[in-house]
This record gives sequence, structure tokens and C-alpha cells, in this order.
Amino acid sequence: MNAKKAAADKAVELIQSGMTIGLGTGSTAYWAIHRIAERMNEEGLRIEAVSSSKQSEELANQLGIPIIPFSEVKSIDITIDGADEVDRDTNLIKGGGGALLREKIIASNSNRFVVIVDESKMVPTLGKFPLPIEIVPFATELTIRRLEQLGCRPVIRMADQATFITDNGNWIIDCHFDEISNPGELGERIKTIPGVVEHGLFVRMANTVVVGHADGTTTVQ
Ligand SMILES: O=C[C@H](O)[C@H](O)[C@H](O)COP(=O)(O)O
Repeated sequence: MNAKKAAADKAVELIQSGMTIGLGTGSTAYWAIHRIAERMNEEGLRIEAVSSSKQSEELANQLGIPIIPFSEVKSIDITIDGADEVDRDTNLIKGGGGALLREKIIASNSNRFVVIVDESKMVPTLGKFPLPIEIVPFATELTIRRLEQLGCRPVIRMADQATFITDNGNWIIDCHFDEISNPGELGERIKTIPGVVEHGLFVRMANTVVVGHADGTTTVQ
């Protein structure tokens, strides 16, 4: 069985009728969104949802999952989302799909943030995966130079030979640190740089991590 699907299916068991759900983005969140739709059809599960990206909103629309505007959200019960890396303290790197800003807004406003990953994402220390940082597309050379001064090799994310543009109209800089020994401190330093909108370090935000294994089993942390 697909390890990502195994983790997603397990996490979706936490959802109950009447809840407001935060939908994540990416190839693991894809399976969670599908499983939610299945439970709606098979068991009559009734939920409403908010989405962390246009991509996930389109998928939800196709599958008949009701998306509500943020102006109508009273509270978000559970957000289920993937991650690019998870360390021993369940700190995360996110943003491989470029959705980190909306994902962080939704996760930080959720009563429970459940992360779903396959076992390859579990690492002792964050940083092998380049850290995605969303910046405004103004004076980008200056902002990128400031990021470089933090000790990384910054790479402008491209898509189809053009600069990748986020759902918010911004750029993503993938910062190669190799090893991030203190994610909390680094995250705070990145946020002091004018031009940075948000970074992909999710420090002490995850309440639950569901890890999917290739044999279809899961472990919950
Ligand atoms: O911007 C994208 C998100 O942070 C994803 O949740 C993350 O990149 C993990 O994606 P995937 O499940 O496709 O590996």
C-alpha cells in the first residue's frame, strides 16, 4: 500500500461530523482529501472545510467537499497536512509545493494540527530538504542577499522556465542550509528580514504526526 495514503487514511479517522477541517496541500494531503470525500459518500460524514491552496480547493470542489469562506469560519477543528521533513521534536519543513504561507495561517488557527508523512520524511535534524521561503517580488536581489547571509545557498524556485509564483503572487526562495540545528532561532531571524513574507519552518506547531509505512501500517506520534 502507498505509505502516504496509509498515513492520510489514518488521520482522516479523527474527523467527526460537524467539524470544520483545514485541507492541506501536496501529494499526501491529496489522499486525505480523497478519503474525506469517501467518508462523506459512504458514511454520511458531514463537514465543512477551508483550503490552504487553490489546488486543494479545486480538488475539494471536484469531490463535493464544501469549502466555506474564511469570513464564515468560527474555528478550525482539525487541519491535516503533509510535510517535507519532520525532526525528532516534530518540527517541520513545509512548502515544497509553495503553499507554506496559507498552510501556516490555517495550521496556527486550528485546534489540532495533524501532519501526515511517509517514513522517508522523518529525519534527526531538519535541513537536507531546502527551506522554502516566500518573499515579495520587489528588490528580490536584496532580500536574497540577506537570506544568503544567514548561511544558506538560496535558489529562486522556477516552474516551466519562469519564476514560480505562489497563490499569493509572491516568489519562493529555496534555501539550502544542509543542517538546521536550531529551527526556532533560525525562523525568528528569517522573519526579521523585510521582504520575507513567511518561511517553511513550522516549529512546535504539530500536535500529531501520523507516519505511513510501505507495508500499509502507520505509527502515530
Ligand atoms: O507547499 C506544500 C506543502 O507544504 C506540502 O504539504 C509539502 O511540500 C509536502 O508535500 P508532499 O506531501 O507532496 O510531499
